[in-house]
Amino acid sequence: MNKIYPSLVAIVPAAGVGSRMEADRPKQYLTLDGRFILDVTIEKLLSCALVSQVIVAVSADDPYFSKLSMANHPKVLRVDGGVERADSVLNGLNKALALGAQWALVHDAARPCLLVDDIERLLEQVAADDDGGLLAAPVRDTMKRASPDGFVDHTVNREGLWHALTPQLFPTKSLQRNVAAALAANIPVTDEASAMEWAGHHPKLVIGNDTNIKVTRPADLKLAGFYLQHEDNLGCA
Ligand SMILES: Nc1ccn([C@@H]2O[C@H](COP(=O)(O)OP(=O)(O)OP(=O)(O)O)[C@@H](O)[C@H]2O)c(=O)n1
Ligand SMILES: C[C@](O)(CO)[C@H](O)COP(=O)(O)O
Repeated sequence: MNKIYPSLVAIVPAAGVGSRMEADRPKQYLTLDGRFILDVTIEKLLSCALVSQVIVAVSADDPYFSKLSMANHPKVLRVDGGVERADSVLNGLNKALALGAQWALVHDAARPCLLVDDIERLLEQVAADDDGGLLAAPVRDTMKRASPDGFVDHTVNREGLWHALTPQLFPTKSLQRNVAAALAANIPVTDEASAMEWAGHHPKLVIGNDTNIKVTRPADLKLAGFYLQHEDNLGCA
């Protein structure tokens, strides 16, 4: 039993339709080197010894989940997804609370290139801080704010700007309470940290590898495949 994270579960929102991917199925069920993306992601999370269960939120009518090689893994549990990502995460959090999990590690199904080193860095650097934390990567490009007609309105100061990645790590009870309250207040919650920030917390930013991309658009699939094939010598956070 780990003293810092005595009970840690992973929650994988995997109930999206992947519309930006323009594929014939939800992107979490596309394959990389012959393996479903969702299988790869679940396996990455289970390779962290501290993760006791992986709660996967999939659409209630998802016809693909049962085809996963990880579908019947003893540590994998299925819950129904929701309309938005935050709804899916909240269903996972409710299950995590029912299991008595004190900590929740929320990770997008669509991020199969996650490195175990990054999970361990997040766990070490958050070190059970109640404000939690998230993997993130500093912005490296000049950032522009667009005008409604598609021209540059102004340049945004990129000092201190980070890309939020996943996993994001928070105390289960606090995260469940704040996600539920934010949704009830119609606050846009596109990641777990934004619900915690809304409640006044200041999650820790933990640097993560740029290779931890979210497969979102068609070109991302080949890139994810490249990263997975070379991950033994690509991790360089
Ligand atoms: N109602 C939803 C919407 C999204 N997700 C999950 O949240 C993650 C990140 O969301 P995103 O990349 O936006 O996935 P989709 O919503 O499927 O993509 P799109 O916006 O292109 O439709 C994905 O693993 C997706 O499966 C979810 O569990 N439930
Ligand atoms: C959670 C996330 O991956 C952090 O960057 C992102 O917010 C997901 O957004 P999406 O629009 O649901 O892809």
